[in-house]
Amino acid sequence: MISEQFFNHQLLDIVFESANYGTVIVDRNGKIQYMSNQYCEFLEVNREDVIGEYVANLIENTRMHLVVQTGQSEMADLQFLRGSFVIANRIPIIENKEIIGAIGTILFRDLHDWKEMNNNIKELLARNNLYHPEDEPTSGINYTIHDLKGNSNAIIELKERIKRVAEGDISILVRGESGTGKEIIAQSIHQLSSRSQKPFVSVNCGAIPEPLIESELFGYEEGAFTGAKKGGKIGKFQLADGGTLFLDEIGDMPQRMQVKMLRVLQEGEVEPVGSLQSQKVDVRIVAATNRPLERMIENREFREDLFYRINAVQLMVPPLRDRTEDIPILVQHFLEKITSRIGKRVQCVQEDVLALFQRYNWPGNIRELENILNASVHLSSDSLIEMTDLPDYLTKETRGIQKKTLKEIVEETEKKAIERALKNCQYDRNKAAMMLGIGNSTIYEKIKKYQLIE
Ligand SMILES: Nc1ncnc2c1ncn2[C@@H]1O[C@H](COP(=O)(O)OP(=O)(O)OP(=O)(O)O)[C@@H](O)[C@H]1O
Repeated sequence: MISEQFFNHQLLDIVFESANYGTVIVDRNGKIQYMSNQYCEFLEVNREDVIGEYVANLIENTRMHLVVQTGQSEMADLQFLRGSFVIANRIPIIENKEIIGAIGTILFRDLHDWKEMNNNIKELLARNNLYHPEDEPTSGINYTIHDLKGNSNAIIELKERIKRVAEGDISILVRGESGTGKEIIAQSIHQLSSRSQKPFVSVNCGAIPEPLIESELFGYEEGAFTGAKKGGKIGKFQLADGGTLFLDEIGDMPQRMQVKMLRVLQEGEVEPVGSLQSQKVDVRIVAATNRPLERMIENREFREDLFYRINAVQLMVPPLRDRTEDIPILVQHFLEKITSRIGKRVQCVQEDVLALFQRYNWPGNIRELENILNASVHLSSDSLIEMTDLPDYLTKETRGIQKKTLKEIVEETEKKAIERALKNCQYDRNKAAMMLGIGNSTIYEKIKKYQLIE
């Protein structure tokens, strides 16, 4: 336990608020015990809310929870936080040879200085050929466990399980319907692991045409086949070396590739197409699927040996319809996200809308909820969302049985939002695009697709 004097926040405030630092102190379990006002302001969080919070839930790309385990100081580390770099120091607090916590500081002066410093750092790195914006942000991740919203028991337990299994190198299979947050979970696992400073590389196994999948995953040598790029191409496995490889839609991986994948996972070596030499790689695998892999094994569509290799730990993400108690929090979260993006003040949904949300089946899960709110915010003329702002299918469907596919539902919502925006902007396409927060070329494409203007 950290001794009493550490909890004298007043004293700590006097020391830390005069410096151009954000300061955070955690106990040996990585739970926040102190956070300076400046740090709270920077993160836009309430000071009272952060005490006791697991640090990795609150601060993107932090390593404080790891420092209390390793006992190793980390000085002048570049941390990607809130869209830019800060300089972070993390020092373990040791009492009687025991790690009892850690103190972390991030350096900034005011927002302007800090932005300037951040640009200088990026420039310096770029000059030394070390910084590639395309590899940003944060080694390929844009979500942390903090982004997984919900207060249902299912989500609280899931988050606890994620924290427990993230640290090791064990393979994890994330299962759940489409739109339930499997990608957020994969990124959270990476961010909480000791690989967090290394790349997170994502591959959608269902989206790559079969003939290309091998070269995408393992890379190829120059001249490996007609059309091969000069100098060859580095594969996703090599890109993820030291980090995490996220194999999304693993159930869609062609059978021929499943054999090769198993070999790579067993041997820790990949052979680029056209190369005779194999390369050692150290990657942690997180896979995701919404397909019934066990049934696919019975039907010989998925290899049993690969299943056991990727399935050391399984995380099940329940569909939204089974955790409707999460809906109010999710609604609030998305409303804040959407309104801060488009600058419109829509603060809540009417009670009957919330009741309808609780009854609905949510085939597209949280992605569908986000899409509906997005369209409704655009349509609403008030500071709250009413039944008339909702897509027609939703009000009809909650009375009957879900008949439309998710694609049809999303298209219907999108068409309605564009129609309304065009009308509000006297059919000025560019203005309507701006209002909807989409590019000009996108709106032209959509107008054509939905035949909205003669
Ligand atoms: N618990 C959650 N809290 C906040 N946002 C969420 C949550 N779950 C999902 N989302 C949001 O829903 C959308 C879909 O999430 P994500 O892509 O992770 O789902 P998925 O399960 O990987 O879907 P798919 O199987 O179709 O790839 C994203 O915009 C994500 O931010």
